[in-house]
Amino acid sequence: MKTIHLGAGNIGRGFIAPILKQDPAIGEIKFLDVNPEVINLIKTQKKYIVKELAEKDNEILIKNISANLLDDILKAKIDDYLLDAKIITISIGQPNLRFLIKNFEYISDLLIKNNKEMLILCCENGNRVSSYFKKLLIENKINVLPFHFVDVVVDRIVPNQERDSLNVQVEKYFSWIVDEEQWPSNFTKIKTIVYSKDLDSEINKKICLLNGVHSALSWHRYAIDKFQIPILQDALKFNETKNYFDNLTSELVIIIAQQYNFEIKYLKEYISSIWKRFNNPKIKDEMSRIARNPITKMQKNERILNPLFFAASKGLKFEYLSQAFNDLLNYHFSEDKEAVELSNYISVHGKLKAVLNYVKELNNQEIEVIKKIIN
Ligand SMILES: NC(=O)c1ccc[n+]([C@@H]2O[C@H](COP(=O)([O-])OP(=O)(O)OC[C@H]3O[C@@H](n4cnc5c(N)ncnc54)[C@H](O)[C@@H]3O)[C@@H](O)[C@H]2O)c1
Ligand SMILES: O=P(O)(O)OC[C@@H](O)[C@@H](O)[C@H](O)[C@H](O)CO
Repeated sequence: MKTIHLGAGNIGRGFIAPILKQDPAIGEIKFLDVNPEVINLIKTQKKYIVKELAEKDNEILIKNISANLLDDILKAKIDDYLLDAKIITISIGQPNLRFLIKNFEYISDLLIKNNKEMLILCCENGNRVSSYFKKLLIENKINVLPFHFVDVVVDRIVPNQERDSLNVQVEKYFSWIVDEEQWPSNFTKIKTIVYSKDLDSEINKKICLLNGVHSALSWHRYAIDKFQIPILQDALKFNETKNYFDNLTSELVIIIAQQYNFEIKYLKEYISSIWKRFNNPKIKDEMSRIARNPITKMQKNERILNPLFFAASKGLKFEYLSQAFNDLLNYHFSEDKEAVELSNYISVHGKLKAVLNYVKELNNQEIEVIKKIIN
């Protein structure tokens, strides 16, 4: 089976491709990206190595791959491939999905003309991002009939890589879970994916406990030293930062257990595994990667405000989540476009107006909570 992956970056090359390739039914993978350098490298080298970093490293050769620039879709250069492919996976960062509208209009027309259909899996960190992408296409008047949108939760830490090589270093751990009910019966299941009937719990467990804590740690460290210690694994050696991790996760475990019906003991074990993964001595994860895109991450269905509002509504403690939200608002890193936009807005209008401007669909109760926690 041919597939297409949009976004030939860390997660595309280091997670999606090797996991798809573990299923013998998967044939060629075509990468599409807006970055000509990575596309040219794939075109010339036609293979690369994924190195899993663990006590004993493991190398996986990825071959039978091809690549095109994203806009080759609009130039009708890959029509035949699009008509053969059954699945499009995407990992370009949720804020970039809006740039794909024209391409999906083209793909939709092509599939309709040829009476074909296709699965779309947005492998992004966020809440039901494939469904969000469907909504975005519909709002832009794209006919989504030929597409089946399947929500997913993906988990593997893939740090930023050397820019001049296709090879990727990743942690050994991975998990890829999809919504079983959205997977159409006429599409063969991929063997290396897990199918769940309760995806919302899985998404929020991972987004709040792993990504939420990850981002909170990075914004916290920015508040302390503006990333003078740029690597997470080095920052975690400080007792102060370990204490922050412990306090934040103790608070979150109680919230997530109640919100998504998990056993506390199970979540505590999950947190221990996350601490080990964050401390993998072979991985050098840049804090600026983990902290990226604060406007995307401050939304109410995202990693901080979702558990914070739940805690506020149930009378649970949310002291460290409040601190995380304040650290987010104070995150002014000049190389992050969203951080710059947010901090510019805050410097003119103040924090409360910034939250009201950027966080979509806040109700009155939530606004009152925000007023209390902003400092
Ligand atoms: N890295 C991880 O540990 C990890 C783990 C799980 C999920 N994710 C998800 O994957 C996303 C991407 O993360 P990453 O670490 O791979 O980032 P990355 O920057 O390494 O890769 C993103 C790629 O997308 C490309 N891109 C950007 N805009 C595009 C567009 N409009 N069309 C086509 N390609 C475009 C970029 O050129 C880049 O090659 C994250 O935002 C997150 O949602 C990442
Ligand atoms: O990719 P983001 O920006 O949503 O979040 C940064 C990290 O928390 C994230 O990439 C993790 O490394 C990954 O989600 C682990 O599965």
